Amino acid sequence: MANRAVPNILVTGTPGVGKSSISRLLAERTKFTWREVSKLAEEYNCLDEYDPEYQCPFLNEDKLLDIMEGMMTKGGNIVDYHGCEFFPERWFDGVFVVRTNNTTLFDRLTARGYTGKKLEDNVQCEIFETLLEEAQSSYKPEVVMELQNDSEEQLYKNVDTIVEWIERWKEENI
Ligand SMILES: Nc1ncnc2c1ncn2[C@@H]1O[C@H](COP(=O)(O)OP(=O)(O)OP(=O)(O)O)[C@@H](O)[C@H]1O
Repeated sequence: MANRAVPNILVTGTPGVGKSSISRLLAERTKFTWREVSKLAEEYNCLDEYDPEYQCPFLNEDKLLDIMEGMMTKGGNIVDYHGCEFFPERWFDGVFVVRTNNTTLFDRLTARGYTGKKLEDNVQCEIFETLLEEAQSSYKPEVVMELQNDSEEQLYKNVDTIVEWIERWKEENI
């Protein structure tokens, strides 16, 4: 078992499912540190040349992991990223896969200005449950949990669910 008094949490899922919305509210409630991996990658120059197919820069994963390692040791982190297989399994006590109904996700991504291949790829990623499968193949089944996040009501319920999970984790890991 990891040597930390508070857990580390991974919030993952397809772009647009609501990872940031959940992480922001959760950080306010728990005082855990919200680690937006895309922002960390930018801040610490972990982005390599541009990938024309996916219209985003390549992530230098090794460099990012080296930088994040020290942040993770004491626990109390909410890591927010649309990928999960390249993180060390030992970092996380709970992995929350955020899910959104396909049509709702389509509307959210369109509102964000996504079009064409980028829009299609992201909606397909959700339809094919790519991130759920990635989480299930990278972490033990008992730490992977799905959160349905279509409505505002569900958003607050999801935050409550994680807060309750953290409380239980603390009781069980004293
Ligand atoms: N439960 C919800 N109900 C209604 N709207 C939501 C909900 N969750 C998120 N949204 C909205 O959907 C959009 C995408 O949310 P958000 O940025 O949190 O997603 P994300 O998964 O962090 O995306 P990315 O991976 O691209 O950072 C935002 O406009 C947000 O306000």
